[in-house]
Amino acid sequence: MTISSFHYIVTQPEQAAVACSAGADWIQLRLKNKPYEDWKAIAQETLAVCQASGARLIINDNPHLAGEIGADGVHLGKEDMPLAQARKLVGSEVIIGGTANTLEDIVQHYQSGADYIGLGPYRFTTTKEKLSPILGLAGYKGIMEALQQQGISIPVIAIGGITRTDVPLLRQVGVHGIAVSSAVSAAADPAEQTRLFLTLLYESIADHRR
Ligand SMILES: Cc1ncc(COP(=O)(O)OP(=O)(O)O)c(N)n1
Ligand SMILES: Cc1ncsc1CCOP(=O)(O)O
Ligand SMILES: [Mg+2]
Repeated sequence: MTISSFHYIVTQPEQAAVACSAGADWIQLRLKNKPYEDWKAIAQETLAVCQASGARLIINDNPHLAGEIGADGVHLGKEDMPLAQARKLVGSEVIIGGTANTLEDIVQHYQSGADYIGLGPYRFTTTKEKLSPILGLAGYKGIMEALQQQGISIPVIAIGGITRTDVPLLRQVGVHGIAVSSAVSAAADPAEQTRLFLTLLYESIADHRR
């Protein structure tokens, strides 16, 4: 399966609708502290939005919910179900992403059958509490080089305070793509921001192949 280079993290189906209409093809629903039934209703609505435009929906934190509503995948961090256990639960067809802050985290997720890695944080952000140590560009560069040396090939998605100006440099050090929340959700025109991110990513991917 192809992992998108642009992951947009939302809390509401309306945000997904705007981004999908602007061309986004990968939405992650990230909700905290919601009763399961409320979470499920929002997830189902978001899934309908995604399916209407052919976008994938990834559910943050909860493999049971992803399986129950038939989402495309689940994203798991250190405080969520271990990736190998989630793989047994959801099967081989459901996409699983794993959070990493170090090379060791990536190797472990890779060996447990992750489909992609969310590596971060790139810089400080208020979107997430209890951030792991900030990696900065140098952190990504070192980890991407080490992965290449070890012959490990897995799509790495950079996350944490990412803005448009970061995209070319992150692509240059070898990340597959980026995940953003506030850069789009807090923008005056989220649809336009989405289009600008997508254009930048497509340009940098074309440059990479040249
Ligand atoms: C693409 C992507 N990468 C990392 C994360 C962070 O997941 P996690 O560490 O479980 O933290 P929360 O998002 O659950 O607060 C992510 N969601 N997506
Ligand atoms: C979920 C998550 N994990 C590490 S940073 C982060 C938040 C990303 O959101 P933003 O793009 O607004 O910084
Ligand atoms: Mg989590």
